[in-house]
Amino acid sequence: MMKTPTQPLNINFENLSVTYSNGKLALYNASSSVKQGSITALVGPNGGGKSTLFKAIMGFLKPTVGKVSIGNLSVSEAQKSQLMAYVPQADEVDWDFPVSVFDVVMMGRYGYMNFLRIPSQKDRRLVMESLERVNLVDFRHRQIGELSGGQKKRAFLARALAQEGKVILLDEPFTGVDVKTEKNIIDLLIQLREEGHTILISTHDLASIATFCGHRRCGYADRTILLNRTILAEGVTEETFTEENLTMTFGGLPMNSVKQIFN
Ligand SMILES: Nc1ncnc2c1ncn2[C@@H]1O[C@H](COP(=O)(O)OP(=O)(O)OP(=O)(O)O)[C@@H](O)[C@H]1O
Repeated sequence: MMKTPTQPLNINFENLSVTYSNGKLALYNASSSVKQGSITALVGPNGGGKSTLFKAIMGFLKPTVGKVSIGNLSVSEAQKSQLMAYVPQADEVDWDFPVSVFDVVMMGRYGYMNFLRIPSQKDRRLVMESLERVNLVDFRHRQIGELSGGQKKRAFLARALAQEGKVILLDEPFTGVDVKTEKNIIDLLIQLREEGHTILISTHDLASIATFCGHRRCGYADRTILLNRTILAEGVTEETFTEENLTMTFGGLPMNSVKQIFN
């Protein structure tokens, strides 16, 4: 039987460690809670373990140590109830695959269909509404590879909306996206927060961090988690997003790029 959520859909993870089969320790002893109705930024350098943490949260990989829950549900229970949606990084997708934008968004409905996968009226309606929300209705017949970087992100965001997932993880949604699209995505995320979703966004790009959360205008990310193999700092964005914390997280990179954010 499907277990129903009786607690807020917070993403809780405790003492998570992930060692890959080649012996690489990608994530060490990470614990946190991402609250329902908030936007949390997961910020750290390339290779810092953001995607690994996402995959552990989504249940795509089993942590070596530690556990994840979504409110009172296990990850697999939350997955079965279609509560979890994932917007992947561009390089995780086969863009040559012969599917249209409409088809990709319809995949968000597969979990609700039987094995014949015949879409109902409701499935079609939700797909069209999701395409409208990301402004891609006119592109719905395009092959997915024939979209710009920003349009591709929006297509996968529409898939997440069509799925009606309450917990949404976005892996690097601003990479390769122009400023206008970035703003559109942010506006949509703010609406989703108001609708009570749990939103976790990863980014490694200091320039994009500066636009979405410069020192003096911590825009929309309520909370920030700084990750470099382990959680180095976390909390309310204004307090966490300090020069000292960023230098610690991005240590090894030219610190000019960190300094620029604060000037
Ligand atoms: N399947 C794998 N097998 C072995 N090592 C891996 C695997 N996937 C990732 N790694 C390694 O684990 C570390 C963390 O990688 P991960 O992809 O989680 O980082 P990230 O913060 O998401 O980086 P990016 O911003 O580049 O996406 C890296 O050193 C990476 O090379």
